[in-house]
Amino acid sequence: MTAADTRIDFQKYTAGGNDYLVLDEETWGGPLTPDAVRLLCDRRFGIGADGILQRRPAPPDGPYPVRIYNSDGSACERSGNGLRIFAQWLRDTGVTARDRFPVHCRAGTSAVEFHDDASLSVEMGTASHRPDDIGLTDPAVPGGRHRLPTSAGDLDVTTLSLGNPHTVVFSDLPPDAVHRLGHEIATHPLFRHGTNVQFVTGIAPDALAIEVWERGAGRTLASGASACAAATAALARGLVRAPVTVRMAGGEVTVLLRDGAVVWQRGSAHRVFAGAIDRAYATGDAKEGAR
Ligand SMILES: N[C@@H](CCC[C@H](N)C(=O)O)C(=O)O
Repeated sequence: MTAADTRIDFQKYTAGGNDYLVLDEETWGGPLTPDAVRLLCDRRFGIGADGILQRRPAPPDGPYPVRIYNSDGSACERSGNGLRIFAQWLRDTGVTARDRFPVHCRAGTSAVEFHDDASLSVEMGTASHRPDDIGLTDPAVPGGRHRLPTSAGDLDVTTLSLGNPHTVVFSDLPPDAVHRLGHEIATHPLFRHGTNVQFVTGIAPDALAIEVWERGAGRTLASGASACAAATAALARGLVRAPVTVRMAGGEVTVLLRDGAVVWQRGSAHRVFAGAIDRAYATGDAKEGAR
Protein backbone atom coordinates (compact mmCIF):
# COMPACT_ATOMS: atom_id res chain seq x y z
CA MET A 1 0.00 0.00 0.00
CA THR A 2 1.41 3.41 -0.96
CA ALA A 3 1.03 6.73 0.87
CA ALA A 4 -1.39 7.81 -1.88
CA ASP A 5 -3.69 4.95 -0.87
CA THR A 6 -3.81 5.96 2.77
CA ARG A 7 -3.58 9.76 2.57
CA ILE A 8 -5.23 12.51 0.56
CA ASP A 9 -3.16 15.56 -0.34
CA PHE A 10 -4.68 19.00 0.03
CA GLN A 11 -3.57 22.61 0.02
CA LYS A 12 -4.95 25.36 2.16
CA TYR A 13 -5.33 28.86 0.73
CA THR A 14 -6.60 32.18 2.02
CA ALA A 15 -7.95 35.31 0.39
CA GLY A 16 -8.36 37.98 3.05
CA GLY A 17 -9.02 35.40 5.75
CA ASN A 18 -11.67 33.59 3.67
CA ASP A 19 -10.00 30.18 3.65
CA TYR A 20 -10.46 27.28 1.27
CA LEU A 21 -9.04 23.80 0.91
CA VAL A 22 -8.09 22.75 -2.60
CA LEU A 23 -8.43 19.05 -3.40
CA ASP A 24 -8.25 17.02 -6.56
CA GLU A 25 -11.30 15.03 -7.66
CA GLU A 26 -9.09 12.23 -9.00
CA THR A 27 -7.17 11.90 -5.75
CA TRP A 28 -10.37 11.94 -3.71
CA GLY A 29 -12.14 9.51 -6.06
CA GLY A 30 -15.22 11.53 -7.09
CA PRO A 31 -17.37 14.40 -5.85
CA LEU A 32 -17.27 15.18 -2.13
CA THR A 33 -20.24 14.21 0.01
CA PRO A 34 -21.79 16.86 2.29
CA ASP A 35 -20.57 14.82 5.31
CA ALA A 36 -17.00 14.81 4.00
CA VAL A 37 -17.09 18.57 3.33
CA ARG A 38 -18.37 19.29 6.84
CA LEU A 39 -15.67 17.10 8.37
CA LEU A 40 -12.80 18.55 6.33
CA CYS A 41 -13.95 22.13 7.02
CA ASP A 42 -14.45 21.52 10.74
CA ARG A 43 -11.81 23.49 12.68
CA ARG A 44 -11.62 20.90 15.47
CA PHE A 45 -12.36 17.54 13.88
CA GLY A 46 -10.97 18.30 10.41
CA ILE A 47 -8.53 20.66 8.70
CA GLY A 48 -10.66 23.79 8.97
CA ALA A 49 -11.92 26.09 6.22
CA ASP A 50 -14.83 28.23 5.08
CA GLY A 51 -15.16 26.03 2.01
CA ILE A 52 -13.59 23.54 -0.40
CA LEU A 53 -12.55 23.83 -4.03
CA GLN A 54 -12.45 20.50 -5.80
CA ARG A 55 -10.54 20.54 -9.04
CA ARG A 56 -12.09 18.47 -11.83
CA PRO A 57 -10.33 16.98 -14.87
CA ALA A 58 -9.75 19.51 -17.65
CA PRO A 59 -8.23 19.80 -21.14
CA PRO A 60 -4.63 21.17 -20.97
CA ASP A 61 -5.68 24.70 -22.02
CA GLY A 62 -8.86 24.82 -19.93
CA PRO A 63 -11.45 25.90 -19.12
CA TYR A 64 -10.48 24.48 -15.73
CA PRO A 65 -13.57 23.29 -13.88
CA VAL A 66 -13.95 23.44 -10.11
CA ARG A 67 -16.66 22.37 -7.69
CA ILE A 68 -17.23 24.87 -4.87
CA TYR A 69 -18.57 23.79 -1.49
CA ASN A 70 -19.56 25.78 1.60
CA SER A 71 -18.42 24.55 5.02
CA ASP A 72 -21.94 23.29 5.82
CA GLY A 73 -21.63 20.80 2.94
CA SER A 74 -23.81 22.70 0.44
CA ALA A 75 -22.66 23.27 -3.12
CA CYS A 76 -22.28 26.84 -4.26
CA GLU A 77 -22.63 28.26 -7.76
CA ARG A 78 -19.81 30.81 -7.62
CA SER A 79 -17.29 32.21 -5.16
CA GLY A 80 -15.14 35.22 -5.91
CA ASN A 81 -12.37 34.35 -3.46
CA GLY A 82 -12.80 30.69 -4.39
CA LEU A 83 -12.13 31.40 -8.07
CA ARG A 84 -9.13 33.62 -7.28
CA ILE A 85 -7.73 30.91 -5.03
CA PHE A 86 -8.37 28.20 -7.59
CA ALA A 87 -6.66 30.25 -10.32
CA GLN A 88 -3.68 30.89 -8.03
CA TRP A 89 -3.53 27.15 -7.23
CA LEU A 90 -3.53 26.30 -10.96
CA ARG A 91 -0.46 28.50 -11.37
CA ASP A 92 1.29 27.49 -8.14
CA THR A 93 0.99 23.79 -8.99
CA GLY A 94 2.11 24.28 -12.60
CA VAL A 95 -1.17 23.20 -14.19
CA THR A 96 -0.83 26.34 -16.30
CA ALA A 97 1.80 29.08 -16.54
CA ARG A 98 -0.40 31.43 -18.55
CA ASP A 99 -1.43 34.91 -17.36
CA ARG A 100 -4.94 34.59 -18.78
CA PHE A 101 -7.12 31.53 -18.79
CA PRO A 102 -10.71 30.46 -18.16
CA VAL A 103 -12.02 28.67 -15.07
CA HIS A 104 -15.44 27.09 -14.83
CA CYS A 105 -17.90 26.70 -11.94
CA ARG A 106 -21.63 25.98 -11.70
CA ALA A 107 -22.53 29.59 -12.50
CA GLY A 108 -20.52 29.55 -15.75
CA THR A 109 -17.09 30.26 -17.19
CA SER A 110 -15.01 33.14 -15.84
CA ALA A 111 -11.93 34.73 -17.36
CA VAL A 112 -8.91 35.13 -15.07
CA GLU A 113 -6.11 37.66 -15.52
CA PHE A 114 -2.87 37.80 -13.51
CA HIS A 115 -1.19 41.17 -12.96
CA ASP A 116 2.47 42.16 -12.45
CA ASP A 117 1.89 42.98 -8.77
CA ALA A 118 0.84 39.34 -8.15
CA SER A 119 -2.83 40.25 -7.81
CA LEU A 120 -5.38 38.71 -10.11
CA SER A 121 -8.71 39.71 -11.61
CA VAL A 122 -11.66 37.37 -12.08
CA GLU A 123 -14.80 37.92 -14.09
CA MET A 124 -17.98 37.49 -12.03
CA GLY A 125 -20.69 37.72 -14.71
CA THR A 126 -23.50 40.25 -14.91
CA ALA A 127 -25.68 41.10 -11.91
CA SER A 128 -29.31 40.07 -12.30
CA HIS A 129 -32.26 41.51 -10.38
CA ARG A 130 -34.71 38.97 -11.83
CA PRO A 131 -36.73 37.42 -8.98
CA ASP A 132 -36.30 33.92 -10.49
CA ASP A 133 -32.51 34.27 -10.66
CA ILE A 134 -32.41 35.37 -7.01
CA GLY A 135 -34.93 32.73 -5.94
CA LEU A 136 -37.49 35.14 -4.45
CA THR A 137 -40.57 33.36 -3.11
CA ASP A 138 -42.98 36.35 -2.94
CA PRO A 139 -44.24 37.49 -6.36
CA ALA A 140 -45.03 40.92 -4.86
CA VAL A 141 -41.32 41.54 -4.12
CA PRO A 142 -39.19 42.70 -7.07
CA GLY A 143 -35.48 41.99 -7.21
CA GLY A 144 -33.23 45.01 -6.73
CA ARG A 145 -34.08 47.63 -4.09
CA HIS A 146 -36.90 46.83 -1.66
CA ARG A 147 -37.77 46.60 2.05
CA LEU A 148 -37.06 43.37 3.91
CA PRO A 149 -39.03 42.64 7.10
CA THR A 150 -36.79 41.34 9.91
CA SER A 151 -36.77 41.20 13.72
CA ALA A 152 -34.87 44.52 13.60
CA GLY A 153 -37.62 46.15 11.52
CA ASP A 154 -37.97 46.68 7.77
CA LEU A 155 -34.51 46.97 6.24
CA ASP A 156 -33.49 48.85 3.08
CA VAL A 157 -31.88 46.15 0.91
CA THR A 158 -30.84 45.38 -2.64
CA THR A 159 -31.22 41.75 -3.68
CA LEU A 160 -29.38 40.45 -6.73
CA SER A 161 -27.82 37.38 -8.27
CA LEU A 162 -24.25 36.96 -9.47
CA GLY A 163 -24.96 33.30 -10.21
CA ASN A 164 -25.53 33.02 -6.45
CA PRO A 165 -27.99 35.08 -4.37
CA HIS A 166 -27.01 38.21 -2.42
CA THR A 167 -28.79 40.65 -0.13
CA VAL A 168 -27.01 43.94 0.49
CA VAL A 169 -28.26 45.76 3.60
CA PHE A 170 -27.97 49.55 3.47
CA SER A 171 -29.90 50.33 6.68
CA ASP A 172 -28.00 51.92 9.56
CA LEU A 173 -27.57 49.15 12.13
CA PRO A 174 -25.52 48.56 15.30
CA PRO A 175 -21.99 47.17 14.71
CA ASP A 176 -22.98 43.65 15.82
CA ALA A 177 -25.76 43.42 13.20
CA VAL A 178 -23.86 40.76 11.24
CA HIS A 179 -24.02 38.45 14.26
CA ARG A 180 -27.58 39.36 15.23
CA LEU A 181 -29.17 39.35 11.78
CA GLY A 182 -26.84 37.44 9.44
CA HIS A 183 -28.38 34.02 9.97
CA GLU A 184 -31.93 35.40 10.05
CA ILE A 185 -31.57 37.09 6.66
CA ALA A 186 -29.55 34.24 5.10
CA THR A 187 -32.41 31.83 5.92
CA HIS A 188 -35.30 34.31 5.44
CA PRO A 189 -38.37 32.67 3.85
CA LEU A 190 -38.21 35.23 1.01
CA PHE A 191 -35.20 33.36 -0.40
CA ARG A 192 -35.89 29.92 -1.86
CA HIS A 193 -32.19 28.99 -1.95
CA GLY A 194 -31.04 31.17 0.97
CA THR A 195 -28.89 34.24 0.44
CA ASN A 196 -25.44 35.63 1.18
CA VAL A 197 -25.73 38.83 3.21
CA GLN A 198 -23.64 42.00 3.15
CA PHE A 199 -24.05 44.74 5.76
CA VAL A 200 -22.76 48.06 4.42
CA THR A 201 -20.97 49.77 7.32
CA GLY A 202 -19.23 52.63 5.53
CA ILE A 203 -19.46 54.49 2.23
CA ALA A 204 -16.88 56.80 0.60
CA PRO A 205 -16.93 58.13 -2.99
CA ASP A 206 -14.93 55.15 -4.29
CA ALA A 207 -14.97 52.71 -1.37
CA LEU A 208 -17.30 50.63 0.76
CA ALA A 209 -16.90 48.78 4.04
CA ILE A 210 -18.97 45.66 4.56
CA GLU A 211 -19.48 42.85 7.03
CA VAL A 212 -20.23 39.48 5.45
CA TRP A 213 -22.52 36.63 6.44
CA GLU A 214 -22.22 33.80 3.93
CA ARG A 215 -24.92 31.34 3.11
CA GLY A 216 -23.55 27.96 4.13
CA ALA A 217 -20.56 29.29 6.08
CA GLY A 218 -21.75 32.02 8.49
CA ARG A 219 -19.67 35.11 9.18
CA THR A 220 -16.50 35.19 7.10
CA LEU A 221 -13.66 37.70 7.13
CA ALA A 222 -14.02 38.39 3.41
CA SER A 223 -15.95 37.32 0.34
CA GLY A 224 -15.21 38.20 -3.28
CA ALA A 225 -18.76 37.66 -4.50
CA SER A 226 -20.10 39.68 -1.57
CA ALA A 227 -17.74 42.53 -2.39
CA CYS A 228 -19.01 42.45 -5.98
CA ALA A 229 -22.65 42.34 -4.87
CA ALA A 230 -22.23 45.26 -2.48
CA ALA A 231 -20.28 47.36 -5.00
CA THR A 232 -22.80 46.63 -7.77
CA ALA A 233 -25.72 47.58 -5.53
CA ALA A 234 -24.00 50.77 -4.34
CA LEU A 235 -23.13 51.72 -7.93
CA ALA A 236 -26.77 51.20 -8.98
CA ARG A 237 -27.87 53.51 -6.14
CA GLY A 238 -25.35 56.14 -7.25
CA LEU A 239 -23.54 56.01 -3.89
CA VAL A 240 -20.05 55.27 -5.25
CA ARG A 241 -18.09 55.41 -8.48
CA ALA A 242 -16.04 52.58 -10.00
CA PRO A 243 -13.53 51.13 -9.41
CA VAL A 244 -14.83 50.50 -5.90
CA THR A 245 -12.49 49.34 -3.14
CA VAL A 246 -14.46 47.05 -0.85
CA ARG A 247 -13.01 46.72 2.65
CA MET A 248 -13.86 43.70 4.77
CA ALA A 249 -12.63 42.45 8.14
CA GLY A 250 -9.84 40.35 6.58
CA GLY A 251 -8.86 42.31 3.50
CA GLU A 252 -10.06 44.23 0.48
CA VAL A 253 -10.83 43.71 -3.18
CA THR A 254 -11.43 46.15 -6.00
CA VAL A 255 -14.59 45.86 -8.06
CA LEU A 256 -15.24 47.39 -11.45
CA LEU A 257 -17.57 46.95 -14.42
CA ARG A 258 -16.26 46.19 -17.88
CA ASP A 259 -18.37 46.94 -20.97
CA GLY A 260 -20.75 48.75 -18.62
CA ALA A 261 -22.13 45.64 -16.95
CA VAL A 262 -19.70 42.75 -16.55
CA VAL A 263 -18.51 42.62 -12.93
CA TRP A 264 -14.80 42.00 -12.26
CA GLN A 265 -13.02 41.72 -8.93
CA ARG A 266 -9.30 42.15 -8.30
CA GLY A 267 -7.37 40.95 -5.27
CA SER A 268 -4.84 38.39 -4.15
CA ALA A 269 -4.83 34.79 -2.95
CA HIS A 270 -2.14 32.98 -0.97
CA ARG A 271 -1.12 29.41 -0.25
CA VAL A 272 -0.93 28.87 3.52
CA PHE A 273 0.20 25.25 3.71
CA ALA A 274 0.01 21.85 2.06
CA GLY A 275 -0.77 18.65 3.89
CA ALA A 276 -2.27 15.20 3.75
CA ILE A 277 -5.27 13.87 5.63
CA ASP A 278 -5.84 10.27 6.59
CA ARG A 279 -8.06 8.76 3.88
CA ALA A 280 -9.91 6.38 6.19
CA TYR A 281 -10.68 9.22 8.60
CA ALA A 282 -11.77 11.67 5.90
CA THR A 283 -13.93 9.26 3.93
CA GLY A 284 -14.91 6.66 6.49
CA ASP A 285 -16.86 6.34 9.70
CA ALA A 286 -14.33 7.95 12.00
CA LYS A 287 -16.08 11.31 11.88
CA GLU A 288 -18.17 11.06 15.02
CA GLY A 289 -18.81 14.43 16.58
CA ALA A 290 -18.08 16.53 13.52
CA ARG A 291 -20.72 19.07 12.54
N1 LIG B 1 -16.56 33.11 -0.05
C1 LIG B 1 -17.15 33.31 -1.29
C2 LIG B 1 -18.62 33.28 -1.38
C3 LIG B 1 -19.10 31.87 -1.32
C4 LIG B 1 -20.50 31.75 -1.82
C5 LIG B 1 -21.51 31.55 -0.81
N2 LIG B 1 -21.24 31.11 0.47
C6 LIG B 1 -22.74 30.91 -1.43
O1 LIG B 1 -23.30 29.92 -0.90
O2 LIG B 1 -23.18 31.42 -2.46
C7 LIG B 1 -16.61 34.45 -2.07
O3 LIG B 1 -15.50 34.85 -1.83
O4 LIG B 1 -17.27 34.90 -3.01
